[in-house]
Amino acid sequence: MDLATLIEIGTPLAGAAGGLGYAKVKAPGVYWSLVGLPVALGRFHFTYASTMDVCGLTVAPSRLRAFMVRTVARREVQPVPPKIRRVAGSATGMRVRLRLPAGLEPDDVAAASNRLRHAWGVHAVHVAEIKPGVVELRMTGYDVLRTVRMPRRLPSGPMVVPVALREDGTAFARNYREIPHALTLGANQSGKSMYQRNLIKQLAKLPVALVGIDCKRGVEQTPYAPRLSALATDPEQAAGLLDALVGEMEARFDLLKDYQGTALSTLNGDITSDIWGLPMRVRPVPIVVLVDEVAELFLTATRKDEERRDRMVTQLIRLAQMSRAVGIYLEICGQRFGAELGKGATMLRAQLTGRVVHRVNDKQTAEMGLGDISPEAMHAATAIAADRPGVAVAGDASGGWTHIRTPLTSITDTAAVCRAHADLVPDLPALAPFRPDVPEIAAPVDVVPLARPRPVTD
Ligand SMILES: Nc1ncnc2c1ncn2[C@@H]1O[C@H](COP(=O)(O)OP(=O)(O)OP(=O)(O)O)[C@@H](O)[C@H]1O
Repeated sequence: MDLATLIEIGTPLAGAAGGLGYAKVKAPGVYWSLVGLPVALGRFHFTYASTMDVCGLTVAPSRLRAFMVRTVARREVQPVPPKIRRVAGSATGMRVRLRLPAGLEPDDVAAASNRLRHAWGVHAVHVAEIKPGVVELRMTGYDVLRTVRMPRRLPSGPMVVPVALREDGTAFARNYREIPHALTLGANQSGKSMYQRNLIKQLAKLPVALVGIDCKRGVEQTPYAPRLSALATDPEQAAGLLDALVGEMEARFDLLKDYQGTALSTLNGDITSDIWGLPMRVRPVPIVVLVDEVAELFLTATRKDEERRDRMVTQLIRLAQMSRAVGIYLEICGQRFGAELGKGATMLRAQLTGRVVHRVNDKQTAEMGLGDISPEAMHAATAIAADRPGVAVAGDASGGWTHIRTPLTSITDTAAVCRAHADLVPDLPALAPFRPDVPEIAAPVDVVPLARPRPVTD
């Protein structure tokens, strides 16, 4: 750490007793760990019972308890706050697990979260239900989305890809087996490509096939060509690629049917209706299809274009409806996704369960992405500031939503990861005609000096 940073940290340290005002600190994580966390822990422990009481998070004691307190302990009977199960500090905040007494529910605690944040002087308090009767207060000491640093412990599993940071300091991951298809929306310069870049960077390391559809002539996805099994850079190619994907999906269903037949006739092996139940040796590799700017795919100028567009929408709808079982997942990105894109567009949108909406310019776009999730989520998406690219509202069909922000990742870094994992590109004959050309990396050229050096003694 350089001297300037130490001074930046040291100055507010000197006045720490005055409060946790560290909006101007360069390294908020370090400041929080050194000052914020001990102060907040102290405040929490000393004021817990009274804070919960004034925030309306206590219940009257049971009659037995009231009797014992009055007669045995000879104390005044106090209302009962939730029992503290665990308190843990972290580099971004503090976590407190509470056992709720009868009469309180997680929504009561969530409704009081703003009051709790002010009482304990933390940046935010988020409430997560761990199991019935147990909630976790996830407090962040500072705005963790200002400079995104992914937590050290990341969610993992087959087809689980950590892609951004949630506002409560935990990692936001795309879990393709839980939410197979997703839609990412956002205005110009809102951070959609950064989101896809982070996804590709993580997916590139997994044993999956990556398929790109980038009708902006491939400017976003061509750098990742070494790791792509297929790439379409105009609507004509995209139409062919979608047909090939539907063919691949049908072949995989045939494979599943054959395996079911064998399992039924030999009573040897489990009967399964999705590829994850197949033994490793016969299981086809999962395919993630990444569509950048879906509107480009649907643009039409002539009648022939319209026919092609209708066919592509039909193929995408078929994939969205059925391909989950055979391990083909869709990740669609665009500025808008409404009925104006043509017949079938809203039907396709309804199949894309995962929703990530970056800054949008109008309420209608927010509604396209989050309207069927919650009105608050829609409002949150329209309120994202223009100077915060990469911040988005992520929701899913369960009605839950949260603010997220992707880590700043360069195309160069992502392309390097793709090159390093080029050996993971699986053999998929159906997609072979769409395999992008991978440019050879030229060896560094020796620079020939224009002027011949001459000895000074000449
Ligand atoms: N998470 C982030 N943190 C910091 N800066 C970001 C983040 N995400 C995006 N940006 C910056 O915002 C700008 C726009 O990002 P990006 O290209 O991803 O937006 P976009 O929505 O794809 O834009 P367009 O639709 O115009 O292609 C870029 O300069 C990028 O560096």
